[in-house]
Formats: sequence, C-alpha cells, structure tokens
Amino acid sequence: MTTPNCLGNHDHQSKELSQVLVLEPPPIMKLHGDQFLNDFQLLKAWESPLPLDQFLSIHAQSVKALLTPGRYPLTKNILQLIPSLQLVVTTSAGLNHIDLPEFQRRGIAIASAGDVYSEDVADMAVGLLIDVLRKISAADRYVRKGLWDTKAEFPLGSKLCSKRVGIVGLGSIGQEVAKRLQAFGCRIMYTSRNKKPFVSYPYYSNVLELAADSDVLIICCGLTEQTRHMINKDVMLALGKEGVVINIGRGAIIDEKELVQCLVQRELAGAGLDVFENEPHVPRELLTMDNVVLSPHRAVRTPESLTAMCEHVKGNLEAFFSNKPLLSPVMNI
Ligand SMILES: O=CC(=O)O
Repeated sequence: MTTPNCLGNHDHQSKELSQVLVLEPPPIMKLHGDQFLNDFQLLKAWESPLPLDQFLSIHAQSVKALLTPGRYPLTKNILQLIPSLQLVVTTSAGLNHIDLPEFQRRGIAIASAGDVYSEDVADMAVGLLIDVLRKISAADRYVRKGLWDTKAEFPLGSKLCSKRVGIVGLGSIGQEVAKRLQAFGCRIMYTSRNKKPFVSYPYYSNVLELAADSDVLIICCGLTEQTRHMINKDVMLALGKEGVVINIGRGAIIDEKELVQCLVQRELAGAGLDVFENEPHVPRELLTMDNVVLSPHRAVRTPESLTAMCEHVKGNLEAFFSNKPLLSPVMNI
C-alpha cells in the first residue's frame, strides 16, 4: 500500500533502492524545498495522516537511509520501527538527539553536518563576544529609547584585544573561533578530550583550570553525558567576576540555573547565548540583563550554510547508495 501524497515525485519501483525516509523536514527543506533530492524517493512521514508507527510499519520496513534535522530524537523505539536502516544523515552539527550506543549496537552509520556550519557558528561566537564586551545590543536599545539625549550615561565596554580566551572543545568550530580571535589579538587556550598535536595553543585537560586562567570561556563542544552541566558554578566562579561565557554549543553544557544565579549575583560579567537548556524557554531573569546577549539558536543558519548543507546531504546520500565512503561519517560500522 502507498500513500501518494507522502511519497516523493518518483516512480516507486525504479527508485526502490534509493528511498530516503524523512520523519520531519530539516531546515534546509523549509528553505529550499526538496528539489535537491530529486534523485531519491523521499518517504515524507510528516505528510502522512497515519500515526508514525503505522506509517513506518507500512512504508519503511525496507528503507535503508533516513534524513533528519537536529532536534528529532532518534531513539531505540524509533529504530525498532525501521529495521533495515543502515544510515542516518543528520543536518545538525550536534549529535545529542541520537542514541549513539544504540546506533553502534545496530551498526547504523551516521553522516553529520561535518564542518559545513563551522565558519558561520564561529562568526556568531565572535559576534556574541564582541556584543557582550562592547555592549552593542545594549547601546542600540539605549539609542532607540532616546536615552542618549538625557543624563543617563551609557556604561563603558571592555576591550577584546589581549583577552585570554578559553575554548571548550577544539573541533572544527572551536578551531574557527580560535583563528578569528587570534586575529583580534586574543590569547587562545583550550580544553578538549585530547590535546591537538596540530595547534600550539596551551592545552588544559581540566576545564576548571582553563576557566581560572581565562577572561572568556567559549563553549564549542558537543553535548554528551560527560559535558552535560560541565560549566557549573565552580567553573564560573573560577572564571571570575570579570569573566564572560559564550555558548554556541548546546544549552545543557552549562548549568543554566547556576549561570543565572552567577549573573544575578554579579559573579560573572556577562554572557552571550545562542542556545538554552529548554529551548525556546529562556530564563526570565536573563531578559532584563543588559550584560547578556540572547539569540534564538541561529548560529548555524545562514542562507549560504543551508545551501551548502543541501549539497552536503546529497553528497552523503549519493555516496551511501553507490557504496562510496560518506563525506562526513561519525562512525562507519
Ligand atoms: O545547533 C545546530 C546544529 O547542531 O547543527
């Protein structure tokens, strides 16, 4: 049985080998439609009137590839409904929506966003940092409110050049952040799972020690059980009253309650946040703080990066269906 409005625009028989299941459309499809995947037969679960489990048991028993956005949780339960799955292509850089041990157990390969978004995310991290230090958003509000012409003095910002910047996670995003901030005259240091032999920035195996030696912490790592709430009160106190935290990773890498508490009690100078623990919820206290810059999880999204992602997704699917190496494998099993 087929449900014509949720199967792509290709003849089912001739495209049987290149079916791609899509549970929920990723942002690239919202911007570009699905023309870029014309060479595949898309099974669009979200367009079906059937409950998901029924849709999958009718249409997805032999499907081998799944395309998914970052926020869709790929759990053991979903995997059980797609028994032939061999590949997931996720359009996200983060992998915290995927039950990695279960994927490993089942031998399902994952292709990630690779470094397609890294430059844009790094630009956003630097933008947030400059905004917090030089109070650009706050200055904009001050001017718009007509306060320039009054006695309400606008406070001084703080210099970026020569700041000691601790990068948490020196993957491709962290490296792009480091490159940019080095050009601004900052002193770069980092922590990550392992010391990177190809950089000369000082390495810290411990985030607490990194924080104690830094003016700014920029969170560029993924969310895992090891990194959840890694940036806690102790780390923020070690960063100190003049310290700034920037987060373009995942909200839950910071203990958000403790972050709010440190900001309220002025144990930290400021924060630039693109990500939050329970998006789209943003803690109420942050909304009125001029030393905090907020962004609605948009660091990866530029038209350019989304266009590049279309090519990247297509390349990964083509590689998979022609038995070639994936462009951005997370693990090949
Ligand atoms: O946050 C966005 C992503 O992980 O791609």
